[in-house]
Amino acid sequence: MPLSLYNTLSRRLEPFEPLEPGKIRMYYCGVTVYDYCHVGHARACVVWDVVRRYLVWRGYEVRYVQNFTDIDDKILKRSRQEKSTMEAVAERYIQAYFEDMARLNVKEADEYPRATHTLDGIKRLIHELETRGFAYPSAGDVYYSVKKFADYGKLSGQKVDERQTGASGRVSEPEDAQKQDPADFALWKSAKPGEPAWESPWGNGRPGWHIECSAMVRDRLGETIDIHAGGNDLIFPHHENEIAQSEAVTGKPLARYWLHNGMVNVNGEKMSKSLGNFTTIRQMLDAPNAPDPMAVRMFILQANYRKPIDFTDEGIAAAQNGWAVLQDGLRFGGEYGDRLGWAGNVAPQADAIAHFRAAMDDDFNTSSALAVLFGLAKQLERARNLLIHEGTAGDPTAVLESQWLTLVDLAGVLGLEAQPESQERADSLSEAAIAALIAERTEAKKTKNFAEADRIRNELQAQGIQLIDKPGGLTLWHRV
Ligand SMILES: Nc1ncnc2c1ncn2[C@@H]1O[C@H](COP(=O)(O)OP(=O)(O)OP(=O)(O)O)[C@@H](O)[C@H]1O
Ligand SMILES: [Zn+2]
Repeated sequence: MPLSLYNTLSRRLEPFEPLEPGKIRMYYCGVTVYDYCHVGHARACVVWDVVRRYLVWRGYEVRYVQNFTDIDDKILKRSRQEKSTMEAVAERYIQAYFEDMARLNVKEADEYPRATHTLDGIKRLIHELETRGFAYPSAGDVYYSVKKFADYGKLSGQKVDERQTGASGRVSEPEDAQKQDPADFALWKSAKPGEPAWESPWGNGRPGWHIECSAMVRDRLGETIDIHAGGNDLIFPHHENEIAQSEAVTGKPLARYWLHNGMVNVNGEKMSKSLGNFTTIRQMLDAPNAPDPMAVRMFILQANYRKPIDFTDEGIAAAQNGWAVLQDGLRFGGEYGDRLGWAGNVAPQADAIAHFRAAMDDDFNTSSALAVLFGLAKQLERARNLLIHEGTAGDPTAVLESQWLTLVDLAGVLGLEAQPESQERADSLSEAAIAALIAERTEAKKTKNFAEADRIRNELQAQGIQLIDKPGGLTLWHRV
């Protein structure tokens, strides 16, 4: 069975075939660096990280490039507010990006081009567009003439006259007067006094946003790439404009597969820096009762990557519970492997691998892939309970070893890794505290105060302690 992907360009599922057998060139439109990354960015970065990890696991050699937009009106505005420079603002948030994504276990890209490092490529591309009649200079700016590109709208399905000028929020009003057509967009903008500027044949200025990605893709990956990824908020106009710029020059498709992640919404609206309705990754992970970063990955991967998800505390809490189950499964080998005499020479679980692969081959169905992981973790959980309560694991030890190894391997494809338990136990309930609460509960039951007994059971449950009532009034417990 081939891997099939939903291609925004064709609006259908397509079997995936890279241009060059065994090799994949992939580009993801990264962040504009004027603030900390929010949960929406976490989603986009985790989704494409998983896609990349899966493609590598499936045997492809993947070259993954992600840009930083470090020239932009919004960065400039922030630097003015801070009486700083565009460069300093960008540098700070690029650094923060790396810190936040490392916490979420997002693998680093092979390359991180920046607009400020791509000026030669950008100017070359604008020059070629001009030579071919797709671009025109106007009072120090250069614009792309949308009407000249017959295929304009093929990705988004939007026709030129439906286009709303300024839909990206990046085209300012005064520019309109300089355009031949309101649908045209800026490739180069002249600098106003005091603004950062680069020399060019059209005068001192800075590149527009869309042209940087066309230039970076061409410089780093070539004229046609396999996968171009980004959030679906970028389909129009950003990706439409990238196609118009690149394909007008090369005459070749810019990307064979256009993949788009759905948005993280807040009350039905896109979480976004410019709307100000965002929770940063660090606010979320540093809050009291913060979720485990792996639970945040689970929150993201439980949804279909193309659908919107609402960011709610309940959603994160549910993911935290799910993660607790997987985490226990992932820790099983460290806790019991020696005791069970594991020798490290078992074959993985072929069935589980086949199911996982079928799920991921179906347009990266990560929620079905997680179900395979839960299946394995549940079996290990059963074995753990038997070990705790009966002193024997039930299944043959080689089966458990194989389940555990498979679980660790497949979880790794989703970027889910468990820390050793010792790091966490420090701040969880001590055994003495648990024993004291169980004694209180036993007392409450004796006096028929069942409400109090239930309250204690729930309190322990909330702290990850499961009680098991045995005949004769004995209560056992284990951590879930
Ligand atoms: N809420 C979101 N959910 C999922 N992906 C998002 C979300 N917001 C942005 N992205 C994706 O993250 C990447 C970087 O986006 P960008 O830096 O433009 O963030 P932004 O919050 O939309 O900023 P701005 O509001 O300034 O446009 C893009 O691929 C974009 O599609
Ligand atoms: Zn882009």
